[in-house]
Amino acid sequence: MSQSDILLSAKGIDVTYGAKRHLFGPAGGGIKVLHSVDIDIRCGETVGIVGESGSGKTTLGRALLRLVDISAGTIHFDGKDITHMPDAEMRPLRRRMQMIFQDPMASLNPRHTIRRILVEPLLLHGLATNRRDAERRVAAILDRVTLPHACLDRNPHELSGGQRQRVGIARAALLEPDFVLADEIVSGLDVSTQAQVLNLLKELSRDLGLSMAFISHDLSVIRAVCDRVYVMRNGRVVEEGDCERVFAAPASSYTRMLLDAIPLPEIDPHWLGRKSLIEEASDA
Ligand SMILES: Nc1ncnc2c1ncn2[C@@H]1O[C@H](COP(=O)(O)OP(=O)(O)OP(=O)(O)O)[C@@H](O)[C@H]1O
Repeated sequence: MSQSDILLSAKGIDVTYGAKRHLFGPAGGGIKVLHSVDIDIRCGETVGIVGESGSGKTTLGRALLRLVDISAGTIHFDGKDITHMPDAEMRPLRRRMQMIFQDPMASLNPRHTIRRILVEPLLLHGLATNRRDAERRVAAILDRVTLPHACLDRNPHELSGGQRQRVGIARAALLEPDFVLADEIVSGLDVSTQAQVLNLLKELSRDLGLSMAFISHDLSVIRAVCDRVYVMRNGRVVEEGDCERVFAAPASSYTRMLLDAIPLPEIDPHWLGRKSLIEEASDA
């Protein structure tokens, strides 16, 4: 893999929660939850991060976005060393690194309309020249994620779980990111809605040339969307490789155990069609 292909790269990442900061000398104590983790995400690829609960997937994702402190290692984004980059310098990069959350109810302000949730970030980041321009972009993305425009005047709790997740995707996509971290974004949805949301993400990442890290404990979800996969256990990467290879011939006994434990495929390929998305939009 050539260096120029890599958008986001972390080397030797350690994360320790609850370490006490000392005025002089290194921080001490706490619980180390990531142990020398290496991960590379190439331009335009979707990388899965899979592992059982507590294996460190979310912590790794948040470390990549510089949302948790790391105690060792380096992080590079688009060729820049962001490991210790000050907040002011990070700000313009933050727009380019978006996150979609497991529970959109927690990440979408319950008191704001969907219109406000989508329009404000565009104005804040200077991506729209004025409110009219912002509204035009929002209307276009709603069509893209097949959300009815009537949603604009509703609050998050007035939408279905799948619709809320599409608002989260629309909000991230509107900011024209290069990288999106999606953390367990379909685990609260029924299987057909899961497939619709995954399908949409696949299309968007292909059309926008996005790189994605897709965190899930569900191997069938990883297999449906990812090019490569990292398997984590107890804060370490135990296996990494192309999805097809890892699923067909896992090298690690732990991956084999995970594969044996989970019935595949959970997602009926029938649902990975466009028709049901459009039907749902016209029903709403
Ligand atoms: N803010 C925190 N403070 C202290 N410990 C934490 C914190 N967040 C996570 N941990 C611990 O770090 C370890 C890894 O957690 P993490 O959430 O990264 O795992 P995960 O693989 O994403 O789990 P899950 O699939 O259950 O979300 C766990 O032992 C967890 O209890």
